[in-house]
Amino acid sequence: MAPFLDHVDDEETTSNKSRVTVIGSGNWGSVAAKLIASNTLKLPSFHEEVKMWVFEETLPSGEKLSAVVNETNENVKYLPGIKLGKNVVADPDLEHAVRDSDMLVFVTPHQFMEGICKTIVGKIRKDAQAISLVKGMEVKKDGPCMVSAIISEKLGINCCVLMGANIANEIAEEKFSEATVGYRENKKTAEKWVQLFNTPFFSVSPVQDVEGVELCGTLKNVVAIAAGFVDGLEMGNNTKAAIMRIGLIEMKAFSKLLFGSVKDNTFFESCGVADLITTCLGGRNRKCAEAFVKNDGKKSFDELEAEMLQGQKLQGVLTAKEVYEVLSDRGWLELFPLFATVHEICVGRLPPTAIVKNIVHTSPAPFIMELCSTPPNEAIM
Ligand SMILES: NC(=O)C1=CN([C@@H]2O[C@H](COP(=O)(O)OP(=O)(O)OC[C@H]3O[C@@H](n4cnc5c(N)ncnc54)[C@H](O)[C@@H]3O)[C@@H](O)[C@H]2O)C=CC1
Ligand SMILES: O=C(CO)COP(=O)(O)O
Repeated sequence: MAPFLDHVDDEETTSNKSRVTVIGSGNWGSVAAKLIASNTLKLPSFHEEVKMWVFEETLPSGEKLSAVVNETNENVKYLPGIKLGKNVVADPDLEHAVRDSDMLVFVTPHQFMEGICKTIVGKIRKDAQAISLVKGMEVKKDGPCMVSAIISEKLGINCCVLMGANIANEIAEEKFSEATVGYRENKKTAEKWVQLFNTPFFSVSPVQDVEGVELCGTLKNVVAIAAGFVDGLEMGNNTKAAIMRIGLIEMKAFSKLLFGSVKDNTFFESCGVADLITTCLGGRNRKCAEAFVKNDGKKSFDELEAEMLQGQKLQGVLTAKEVYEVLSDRGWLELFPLFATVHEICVGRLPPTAIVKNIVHTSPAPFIMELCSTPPNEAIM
């Protein structure tokens, strides 16, 4: 059992300190807990213990994952070989894990976020603040809804976002990377999140653009699938660079069409071009898309995910479907050939070679190029 489970707080010394719960314990969730736990030990404004909600599962040994995390201080399934810090306490009970915390860090695959929010409605502190590290969105009847908006609307709390060029395993090994915190109005809250995450090897900057930061993190996963197709077709680096360039243009245009407030500079932050590059080079979406092509489409993405990722989840295939729904609903399919083609290939309606035929030989539409250089607030159609 983790020593912190037995720890009894001295009310006088801890009552004003912020308590943090990490909601999620996958690959990035575990690394996020590790980063945060290294800081709460040093920063007097935070309670040392960091709770981490674990979606409970039984390991092949018959043991429960949360118990093993607490015994070994390691997430043996999603982040093997890395100690999380003794002040990380795994908790399989979601309501219990969030009950006392005023800083909630959401980091699960996006498809589970609605259910998680439903479970904790009315069960969290009224003064809680949230941050979402989740890369993805939902498409509802009245249009797309970012994960930060789901959190804010369902739970009635403010929600910042943290996105960036953050392959989790590299950060776990303390290799340098940057990240971007997107905030809405309250810079002080953003600075508190920056303080909680920032380390000498994890450099975090705040940007007043929640939607821009979140859409960068979400949409780059679709471009990463396209990059993986190019790798599977063995087209080389120049073709992949072309895909990344066109992908970035579509990311920016789509973001600006959805939210007129999105800022151009956000695409030059870690959450923008840097995350696009790292994911297209070394991410799970790229890897599975390459395998999809190498298997001649005979294995579905679900099969490849299960075989290659051992419980970790892809976000790009589902996001491509969600983006496609928005494009077809709004009559924008022809404006975004890369996004549309990725989905068509994923569902088997087009062959992987379409990524080159349909995209690389077709420059982005003049309207899209123009939109990319339109100042914020003038971009809504
Ligand atoms: N892994 C990475 O390098 C990075 C991931 N992200 C983003 O972070 C988010 C979380 O990803 P990871 O931590 O990597 O997770 P993961 O993909 O490594 O693991 C999947 C997680 O989902 C949980 N899960 C499975 N079924 C569930 C259910 N029904 N309800 C709730 N949880 C369930 C599993 O227990 C596990 O914790 C994603 O949006 C991802 O795009 C962002 C930056 C880097
Ligand atoms: O978001 C990521 C890096 O910033 C990780 O991307 P993948 O999910 O493709 O591994």
